[in-house]
Formats: sequence, structure tokens, C-alpha cells
Amino acid sequence: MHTVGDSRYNHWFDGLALLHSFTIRDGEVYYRSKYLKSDTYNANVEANRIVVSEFGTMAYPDPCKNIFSKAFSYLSHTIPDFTDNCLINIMRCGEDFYATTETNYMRRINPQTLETLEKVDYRKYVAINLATAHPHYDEAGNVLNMGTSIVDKGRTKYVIFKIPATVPEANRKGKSPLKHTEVFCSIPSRSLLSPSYYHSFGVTQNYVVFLEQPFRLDILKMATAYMRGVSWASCMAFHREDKTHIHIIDQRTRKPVPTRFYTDAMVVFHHVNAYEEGGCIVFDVITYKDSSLYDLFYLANLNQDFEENSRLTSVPTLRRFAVPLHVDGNAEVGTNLIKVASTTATALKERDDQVYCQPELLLEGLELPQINYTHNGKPYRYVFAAGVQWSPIPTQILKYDTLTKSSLRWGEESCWPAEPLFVPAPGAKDEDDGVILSAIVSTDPQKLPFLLILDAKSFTELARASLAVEMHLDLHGLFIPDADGAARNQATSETEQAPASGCQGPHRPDGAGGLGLP
Ligand SMILES: CC1=C(/C=C/C(C)=C/C=C/C(C)=C/C=O)C(C)(C)CCC1
Ligand SMILES: [Fe+2]
Repeated sequence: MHTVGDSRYNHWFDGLALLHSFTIRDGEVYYRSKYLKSDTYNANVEANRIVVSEFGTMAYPDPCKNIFSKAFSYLSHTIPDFTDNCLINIMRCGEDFYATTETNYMRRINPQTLETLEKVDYRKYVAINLATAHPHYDEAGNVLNMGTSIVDKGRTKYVIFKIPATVPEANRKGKSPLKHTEVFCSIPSRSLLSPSYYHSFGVTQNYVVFLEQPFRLDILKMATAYMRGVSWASCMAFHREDKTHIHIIDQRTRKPVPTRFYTDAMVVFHHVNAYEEGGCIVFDVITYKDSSLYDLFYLANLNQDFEENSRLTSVPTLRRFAVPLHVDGNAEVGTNLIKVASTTATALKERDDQVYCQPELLLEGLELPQINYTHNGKPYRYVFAAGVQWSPIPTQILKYDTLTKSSLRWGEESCWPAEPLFVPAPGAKDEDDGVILSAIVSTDPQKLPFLLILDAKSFTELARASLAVEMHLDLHGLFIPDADGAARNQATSETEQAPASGCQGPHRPDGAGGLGLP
């Protein structure tokens, strides 16, 4: 929702979060969508205008916008409370599911009914002000995530933390696993007042990969943003003259590897995967040459002259990096320390404790990467992603084979696909044994939006479920296997969700509607 009353957000990442879900059951697809009833949503609806600041829009709780009242409010809110409008991803934590964003807040949701449940403040469990919306999960379902702790006790640091999937019975007493969150490792920020912005990180079986990129938050600007009436987005800057520092954390010692690994300035939002091979860490990321992607999502650009205004100035590119775990003391300066066959990425020894990494370019024009998650942190072959050409809006979905360097694509006239989720087939043997799910919206008013199901091996269409609803392009999602559907029967007994074959009529964002598979 990009307007509230007469007020309008500036940026696509600001809109009030709309959750949607597809339930695939007994050969039918059920659809529902609901606004996340965050405190932000409720406060805005009550005031009938935007009163909580988002990424690209600074808002004021009181309508009196003169400089004195702003200065007064500033004194009481050095950095105003961040939003709980969790619009980026869904995270699983034990039996619980959360809508997430990048602030210190998450909202628990009921994945069956899409109801909004309690607000969780990460700060109650771990000292962080920001956290990623892209956690990792180990085989037992424990969550590994990262956040930034800003000027806490005179230090700014990146904190890696773990939330257990389950809590021993004796300690449970109705407590959420979040109460058992533990700090895994902290990495001091290179700068107290300008920590890096990051959207995700990588893991291998024994290491964590964190890119401290020169796309940074300016804390002094953030502290005065409210008073100056500027958005959080304006407090972020890309420093093209700087380097990107590659931190490798050993999960066994919980300490960073002391060698200084670095590469040229770049911006990464999404890590694809990482793994260990032949004494090094290989990691794949979608890179940009600068931070201009965020500028393209200003709604002013997305509305008029869309094609012209939103032309990508920096193309998202899949690149493979390789980092040596041991620097050979006898190797001469300038030696490439990477000896694995799977990449042409290089890591040049500059000193015994300093290595300069240069990536291998794998593929241009892709975003929202996904993999078969059973290969997370391990050697893998396939990347599934949205294909982007001239604009940040995806027009295709693709499967890229990192071994043969070839790709398969799905696309259809006037269709905009969302992130492709890979779901393994029961008893799958091959990495690509399974299906791809993607929610597709269309720019052609005659064409209904649909859930697309592709065979992940051949990338051919298995089925589509067209829906007579108003659907919106989404960002990230999560597949929840049926085994988890303890609340399923409860949801079935509710009236709201129905297999709406032939269901026409207006779609209410709070209601449900859908059409069965053709
Ligand atoms: C509100 C807020 C933030 C929000 C960031 C958001 C909402 C980022 C969305 C990123 C996406 C969707 C990236 C896709 O690749 C910051 C800057 C962390 C810090 C200040 C408060
Ligand atoms: Fe993301």
C-alpha cells in the first residue's frame, strides 16, 4: 500500500506490507492475501496518513512540521524508533514464522491464516539495531543471522547470532526460542560512524562469509535525519574509491580468519551460495558496480516514463569469488593462490596476511537468486533466479548451470515473475529433482495473475493456477511443506479459505479468492 489518506510514500520498499500465500492441496491452489497489521500499519490507518518513517520516506507523528517542533522531537528521539512494517521476507524459527525487514523488529505471523501476531524486538535478545531478512538455517533448523550494533558502549560491530530451532523441555516454560538467542561472533566495524550496509551473507559448512562493502550507513546523518526531514535512504552512500573487505569467520573457533581479504568496490544484496573446495572458500554473489539500484525504485521513477527512468545503470551480475584458507608463506608476492578447477577467480598474495581477490564473471542480468537449499553451504550446480534485462523488473525466470555455464529460461508476453522458489521432490536424488514455484503478475489486463509451477530439470511448465484477484509483484517467500501443517485442519475449518474455482467478483485484500489448476 503506497498511499495512506492523502499521503504517499516515496519508495517501493516503503509500502505497507501485503502478505500473500498459495496453498497447494489435493490438486487445487488456494490463494489469500492480507495486510500485515503492524504497529506501523495501525498507526497510519488511525491517523489516515503516513506517520512512521520507512526506508525512503521520513514521516512525523505530529502534523506540526515547523522546525522548532522538529527540533524538539529530535531531542527526544535521537534516532526515532524504526518501523515494524516487515515487507522483505518470511523467516522460520522453530515452529514459528515471522515477517521480516531489516530493522530490529519482526512480526510473528500465522502462515495459515496470514494473521499478524506479536511484535518481536530483537534488541531484547541480542544487542543489534539492524538485522538481515536473509537468515541461514542449518539441517536442524537452527537460524544463523547477522545484525549491526551501532555505537553500543562506544563500538559499532557486526554480530552473528544463532537462534535455536528447539529449546530443551526443561528450559521451555512457554518461552520462544528467541530467548535462547546466542551471539556467535562479533566483527568490529572498520568505522564507528559508518558501518556497511548488507542485505545477506554466506555460509559454508565451517565458515561464514561476510562482505563489508563500501556501501555504508552514515550514523551522524541518521541521527539528524529526523530533524532535517530527510529519509534513511539519504543516509546511505556508496564509496567507489574504497575496497570491499571479505571477512571469513571460522564457525569452529567462532573467530575471523586473520588474513585481510579484499576486492574492489562493489555492492551486493544477495549471496547465492558458498562452499569449501580444495583449501579455499568459493562464494557466488549478485554484484553491482554501484548502489544505483535503490534509486530506481523511487515511485516517481516507477510511475511515469517507466522504461526511460528505470533503465538499469548497473547490471546485476553473478560472480564467483574464491578465497584461500591458507596463505603459503613461501609463495611469491603476486602469486595466484587459487588452485581449484571449478573457477577462474583469482586471489593474489600481496603480503603474508593480505590477499586481493578478483572474481569470475558467471552471468549477467539476474536477481532474487535461489538454490536447492539442501545444497546450502555445500558444492552445488544450479542457480534459479529472476531474469532482469533493461529494467529492475524481472521478465523471465532462469536456471543457470554453474558447471556448463548454460541457462534455461521461462518467459511469457507481458508477464512479470517473482522470485522462483525451488521445492525438492520427495525422495529427490538429483540437485534439480523438484519444481519451481513463482507468482506471476501480468501487465495485460486481460491476463489473470497466476502461480506457475515448472519442472526444475527441464524448465518446462507443469501447471499454472490463474487467480481472479488483484495480485502484486512480491519480493521473497518461503515454501512450507505440508508436514508442518499442524494448524491445517484449523485453517480448513475457517470459512475464509476456499477453493474458489469459478470465484469471480472483486478481490478484497483481506479476503481470499482463487481458481483451481487448469
Ligand atoms: C527502514 C530502515 C531501513 C530499511 C531498509 C529496507 C526496507 C531495505 C530493503 C531492501 C531490499 C528489499 C533489497 C532488495 O534487494 C534501513 C536502511 C536498514 C535502516 C534504517 C531504517
Ligand atoms: Fe533480499
